[in-house]
Amino acid sequence: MGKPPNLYAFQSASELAPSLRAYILDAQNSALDRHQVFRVAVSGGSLPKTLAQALLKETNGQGRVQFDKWEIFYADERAVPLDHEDSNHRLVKEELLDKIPAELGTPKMFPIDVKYLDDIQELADQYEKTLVSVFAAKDSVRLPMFDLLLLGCGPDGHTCSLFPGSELLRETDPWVLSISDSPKPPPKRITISLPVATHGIKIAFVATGGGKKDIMRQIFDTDEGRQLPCGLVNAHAQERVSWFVDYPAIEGVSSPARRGNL
Ligand SMILES: O=C(O)[C@H](O)[C@@H](O)[C@H](O)[C@H](O)COP(=O)(O)O
Repeated sequence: MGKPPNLYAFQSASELAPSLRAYILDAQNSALDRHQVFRVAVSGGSLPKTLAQALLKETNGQGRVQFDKWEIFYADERAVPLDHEDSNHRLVKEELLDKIPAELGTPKMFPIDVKYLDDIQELADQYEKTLVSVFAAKDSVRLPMFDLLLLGCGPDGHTCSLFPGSELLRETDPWVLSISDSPKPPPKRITISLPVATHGIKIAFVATGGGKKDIMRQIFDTDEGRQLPCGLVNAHAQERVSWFVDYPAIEGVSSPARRGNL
């Protein structure tokens, strides 16, 4: 048995940001040592804003965010145009990309190909092809290995667009899945599969606010919660997972959390 996921708790989202930054820089620097590129998958929700707080501030001697070496993929995306209000790409662009100072460089972005918006399975297949083109052929690597996945946790325990009880959670072959009846709107989405989500070198969840306290307690303290999508990521990836949370989100969680610094 491996070690359990890391749980780092902070007074507030803004106090969490410097530690999230240190964690991301560490992941970036080891990825650059390994293969001169930093491959990251991100979700939507409140995460892009928190990332901006963590990454766009002064460096404080913690090292430089080398955005020109970043390749950013979407852990999940909604089947809408890239400038649509529901688009995760739009959110990441507005909250983070558009605010990156020129001297930090520009990440290479991998948005969905909107040519295929009318055919959700094709949209997923095409995104998988994008991953294949970056991570090598599917028959040579079993799964794409992101250097870092940055994920959110929904109030129902969903992550990416993998929802509780969904049959997609059992899919082991496709890297990217389509969903046309998401319980949370919009209904049509694509998402990386659970095996891809848990194969990352590092996986971070960011969950803040009192609205998360019930689901956090379930995920960390109950057997049912461990079967929820976020709980399954914890179970499969163990110590490769780190949770960055604020105190309101873990009120009532009995699993030990490290308060403050990494
Ligand atoms: O498409 C989605 O449903 C979101 O991208 C989702 O995966 C998000 O990450 C969580 O719902 C957490 O959202 P918050 O961070 O806003 O609570």
